[in-house]
Amino acid sequence: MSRKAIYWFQSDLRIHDQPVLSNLNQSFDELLCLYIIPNRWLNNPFGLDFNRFGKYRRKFLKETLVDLDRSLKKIDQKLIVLIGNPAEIISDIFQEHNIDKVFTQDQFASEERDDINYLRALIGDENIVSHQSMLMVDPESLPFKIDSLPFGFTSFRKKIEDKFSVQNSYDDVKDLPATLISFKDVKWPEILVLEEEETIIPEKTAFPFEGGESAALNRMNQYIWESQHILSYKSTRNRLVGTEYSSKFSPWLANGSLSARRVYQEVKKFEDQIRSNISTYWLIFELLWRDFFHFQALKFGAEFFKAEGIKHRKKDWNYDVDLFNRWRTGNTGVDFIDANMIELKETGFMSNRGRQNVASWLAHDYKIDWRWGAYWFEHCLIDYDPCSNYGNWMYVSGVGNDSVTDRRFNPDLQSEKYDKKNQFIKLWLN
Ligand SMILES: Cc1cc2nc3c(=O)[nH]c(=O)nc-3n(C[C@H](O)[C@H](O)[C@H](O)COP(=O)(O)OP(=O)(O)OC[C@H]3O[C@@H](n4cnc5c(N)ncnc54)[C@H](O)[C@@H]3O)c2cc1C
Repeated sequence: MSRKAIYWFQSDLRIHDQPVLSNLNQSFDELLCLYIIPNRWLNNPFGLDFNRFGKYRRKFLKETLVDLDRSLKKIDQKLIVLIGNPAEIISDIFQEHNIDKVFTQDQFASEERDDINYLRALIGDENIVSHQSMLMVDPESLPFKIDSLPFGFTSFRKKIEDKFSVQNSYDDVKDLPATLISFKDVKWPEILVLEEEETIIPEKTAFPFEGGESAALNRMNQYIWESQHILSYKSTRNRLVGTEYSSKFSPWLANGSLSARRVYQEVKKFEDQIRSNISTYWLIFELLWRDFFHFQALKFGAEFFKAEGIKHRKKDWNYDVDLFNRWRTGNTGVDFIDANMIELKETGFMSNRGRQNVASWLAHDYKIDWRWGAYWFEHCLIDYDPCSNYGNWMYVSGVGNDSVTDRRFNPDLQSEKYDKKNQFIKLWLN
């Protein structure tokens, strides 16, 4: 009898560094490569007038899926994209097509973990196998259990820095089992059909982002090997204008078209072959922040998304929609905040310096529930990732991992320091 499997792609939209996918050929005859857009992305949890899946995210995801499908076709497979409740869709296919096993990626945020747990309940724990391919450092390799994860980043880093090892990243998948015949002609969901005006991004964007593994690997190659801008990363990373002030890896890391382990491996190779300095170290340091927020999300589950945050700190949040809309449309009257918010609205990206400032403004000056801001970011950001987004928002808003109680950024001082000649403000406010 033919052995059948489903590979459920989540935030691993690539064919490099796919340890499980690479080996399916040995045990299965037929395979369904599946990606499901969760229908909750179209919901509106706070009753505001936008959903969780804005146009830039849709554009970037579509480009990513097209690129993945192209790569799969080269090895006689294809990507099926559906929309709905992931666990229910997979369970229906599982029953109807007598599937033997479902493979997928481990998740760290509570909603995504709930999807996997629900699927386990529907089809049986023994029929689903998940693996870690999202982070640089495996949670199992930490020198402590997730329950004992240090609360602050510095103590986390000090505990692991000299001890962690990173698994070698796998080469591209070479062979896969044949496509499940009955899925050959399934159309992709309407939500991925974009209107022309939805796809226009101004030339002044911080980076001409294009979704997909091919563009991701090109950018990594260019930033590390060709331009070697990685060598000045630490001194440029707080800037606001241009393609090279930071790596711009985040959108690809967020949907997994770039593997964090591959970035680590590439930086180490560069350090061995060319040079190692504080900047090459600092890029890995930032990837540790990314892992840190994922581990925190795993530890705290749904608390990560509550107003009191993981600090369990009750604050008297404001829910003034007009004030919130001023912030979100770039109409606060504070140039540095508005320029950043307009950049986000028009491109789906914002620098880290900008994000810290606008988050601080919403939470500390307008005193609006930080989750509204995180939710607007979720709608807009092409690098949206639940753990990094909600984790950073909590941090800035005084309900997360920051040891300082309320760290307010002064936008005037910040713009004097990071935008001395008003280059950034002029770029986005003119
Ligand atoms: C309020 C707020 C919300 C954010 N939301 C997101 C989000 O949804 N998705 C996201 O990927 N990042 C988020 N960040 C973190 C950070 O702003 C972006 O990762 C970074 O700006 C992306 O640009 P880059 O790839 O050029 O970063 P670089 O400076 O080149 O850093 C390299 C990589 O390290 C990781 N990284 C860097 N800083 C952080 C950080 N503070 N937290 C977690 N990872 C980090 C990212 O994967 C990034 O691609 C947020 C930060 C703030 C303050």
